[in-house]
Amino acid sequence: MDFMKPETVLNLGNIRDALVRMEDTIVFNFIERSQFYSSPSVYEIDKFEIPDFVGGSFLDWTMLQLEKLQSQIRRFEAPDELPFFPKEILKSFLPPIGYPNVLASYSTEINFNDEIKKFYIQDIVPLISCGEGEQPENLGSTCTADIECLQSLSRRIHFGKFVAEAKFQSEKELFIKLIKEKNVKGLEDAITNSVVEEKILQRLVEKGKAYGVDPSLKYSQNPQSKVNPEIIAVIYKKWIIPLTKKVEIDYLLRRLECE
Ligand SMILES: O=C(O)C(=O)C[C@]1(C(=O)O)C=C[C@@H](O)C=C1
Repeated sequence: MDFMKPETVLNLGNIRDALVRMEDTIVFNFIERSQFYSSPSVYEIDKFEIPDFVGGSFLDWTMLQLEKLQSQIRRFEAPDELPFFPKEILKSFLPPIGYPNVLASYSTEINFNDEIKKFYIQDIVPLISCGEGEQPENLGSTCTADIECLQSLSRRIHFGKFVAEAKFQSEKELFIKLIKEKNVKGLEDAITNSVVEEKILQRLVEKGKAYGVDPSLKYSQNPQSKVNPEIIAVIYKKWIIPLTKKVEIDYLLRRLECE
């Protein structure tokens, strides 16, 4: 899909292809993170004395520095990128790109990054790290791997806005009715496609098996997956897909503000 060409962005087939492609990024990022221990000191608030920074973790500080840099090279101008620190990002010295608007004007206000960070630290890190405990020499590498995971999760989950807009456009009458009724359950049913979800989960197990092993050992007796493929599917089933749907529903509930 090409964000300069709105007609390619709101095509549900293109959106789903992009979501499939993002699975690869997420699986590889989990595999990268799985080299390291859980490293709780990365996430502990005020664990380190950081100049001019209180009330956050080492991960928060690193993410903030990175977002300040990335905002200056226009990362967050892209309609599919959303910062974890929206109030602190900087203006770019580069000329604005001027992407055409395909989403409703309030779309950047729908930001689940705090929630994503919370479930990532609480639930995902224990599932994908190679063991429990600290590894002080790898503090920076662990945190860098975390940021890659978080940014890819954020992009995937907030892609729900494009899915929602595409679905709204293709079945306006139904969605306008449900939105007017504030019918959250009806909206959830309307956006759910269980066949697509099931396919995603099956594909993830295959991807986890294929990407997580040394290919030269693939046909030997006991290739070790770096991240348990079933766990990747569980993470999608329990957190990634439900949060994507939450983004879709929140986006749709406000959609008539712009009609
Ligand atoms: O592909 C869709 O139609 C989506 O809404 C995306 C998604 C997902 O998160 O992958 C979410 C809800 C649907 O049940 C199926 C898949």
